[in-house]
Amino acid sequence: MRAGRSFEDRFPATGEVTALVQESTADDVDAAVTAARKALRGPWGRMSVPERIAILRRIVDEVNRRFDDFLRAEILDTGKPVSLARQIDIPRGAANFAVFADLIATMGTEVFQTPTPDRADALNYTIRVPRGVIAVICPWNLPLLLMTWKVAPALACGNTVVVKPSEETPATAALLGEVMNAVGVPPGVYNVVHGFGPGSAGEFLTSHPDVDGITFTGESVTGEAIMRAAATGVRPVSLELGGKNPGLVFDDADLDAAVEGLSRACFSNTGQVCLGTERLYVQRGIFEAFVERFCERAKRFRFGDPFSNETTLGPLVSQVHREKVLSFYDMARREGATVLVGGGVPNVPGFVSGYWVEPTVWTGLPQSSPVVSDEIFGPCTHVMPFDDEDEAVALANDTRYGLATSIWTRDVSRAHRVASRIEVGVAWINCWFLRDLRTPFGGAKRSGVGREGGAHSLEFYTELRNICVKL
Ligand SMILES: NC(=O)c1ccc[n+]([C@@H]2O[C@H](COP(=O)([O-])OP(=O)(O)OC[C@H]3O[C@@H](n4cnc5c(N)ncnc54)[C@H](O)[C@@H]3O)[C@@H](O)[C@H]2O)c1
Ligand SMILES: N/C(=C\C=C\C=O)C(=O)O
Repeated sequence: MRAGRSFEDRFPATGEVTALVQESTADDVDAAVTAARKALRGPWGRMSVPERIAILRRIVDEVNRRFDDFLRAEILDTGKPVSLARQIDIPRGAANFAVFADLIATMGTEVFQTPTPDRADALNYTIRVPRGVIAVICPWNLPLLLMTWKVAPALACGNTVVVKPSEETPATAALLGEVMNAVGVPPGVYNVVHGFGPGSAGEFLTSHPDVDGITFTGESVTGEAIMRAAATGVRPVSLELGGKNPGLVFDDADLDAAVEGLSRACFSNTGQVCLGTERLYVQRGIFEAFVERFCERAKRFRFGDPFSNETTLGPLVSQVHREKVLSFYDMARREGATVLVGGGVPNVPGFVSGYWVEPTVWTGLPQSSPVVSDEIFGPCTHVMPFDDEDEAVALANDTRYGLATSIWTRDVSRAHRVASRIEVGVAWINCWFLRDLRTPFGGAKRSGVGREGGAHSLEFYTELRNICVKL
């Protein structure tokens, strides 16, 4: 077992070290879980729903009051453009708490009137109780958004949490701790440990016997490891995992909308979005027209200082991830792909040490290529023609993943028909990443276990208890 040591946090646009982070030891993780357990038995566990709602709303206000602090922290950790973090990441850090405060304010349960042999009848009613101490393990692509997507419902339902942010992006989880203290969340309710996965804080947390449930967002292979750890002690898991999401463009689509929407789906956050599109299927009649316009749009992204409003594409999160993405760029070339756009490394004056790659579009590879079947998690996509609806559906479903899709067509019947046939958790029609936080969010197949969002989150963050009373 490693004694606690520090690790470097780097700014992906320059590679500069921005912080040294203390790696949590097994003892640190044990102390966090113990504090979380103790808090359940303290004021937090005795708090009424209205009191919890009031605290959640104070968290919303404090995150918004410290908006610029979260903005700076998130950009230094991820390198994402300020325009993106300001529009998506930080607002969702507050919105996630607001939506679950609203939810628990109105949630009800069920009751049954049960006839009895002596005709005295009985009532069967259900109550929801907190699951207990929840381990929250998060990825590096949308650090605040994805961490609060789990912490908000967990706290709303009366649980306590131990959060392990990604080693790449520790800052906003720590900053949220300052918010919790400022708004009066009792000690031990929100705990943060830092470190890596195997042999570090991640593994210490998922294997800790006093953790009652594990909610995880990350790669599918990591999800398998966490499921194995959760099996000891029979702990439930909620898993939001990887994807290789298809986009389908039919020949009657609004081309402007499809090009703009899919350029976001393929390149936003430098392709580091689980819901992003890495496989494009375009009906043959418009294939050339779409590809020409889509590639022109891909060339218009501007690299640069992530803190500049002019920048529309940032670096990848780390040198290691950049090497992974570039290995797929090399593989595509070796396998004979036609590189329609990009395929290399841009020169970014003033930021030459950043983890940059070009937005890239390929065609000409078979479905069986790892470039078309494996998740790359970069600003790249492979485009392929199809002839008819059945072929499009078959191509889209030819994957072991099942997270998201977007379908572009003006034919309403076809849109709904195709959406119901794609084996995913989330299907968008003529849009992408349009989120209603009350809807079920999650993946099918290797893309996840369970759904979170709105009332669906209650299934993981509470236990149901049925009480029968004879009248
Ligand atoms: N489905 C979704 O909603 C969603 C959202 C965002 C990202 N993702 C996925 O996340 C991946 C990118 O994020 P990443 O590289 O941080 O994923 P990752 O699986 O490498 O790491 C995620 C987190 O798990 C921790 N971890 C790693 N191994 C562990 C282990 N054995 N035990 C406990 N913890 C462990 C890491 O330290 C990190 O905090 C992509 O596959 C992407 O598709 C999915
Ligand atoms: N879970 C969510 C987004 C996931 C993005 C993946 O990178 C969300 O919008 O709630």
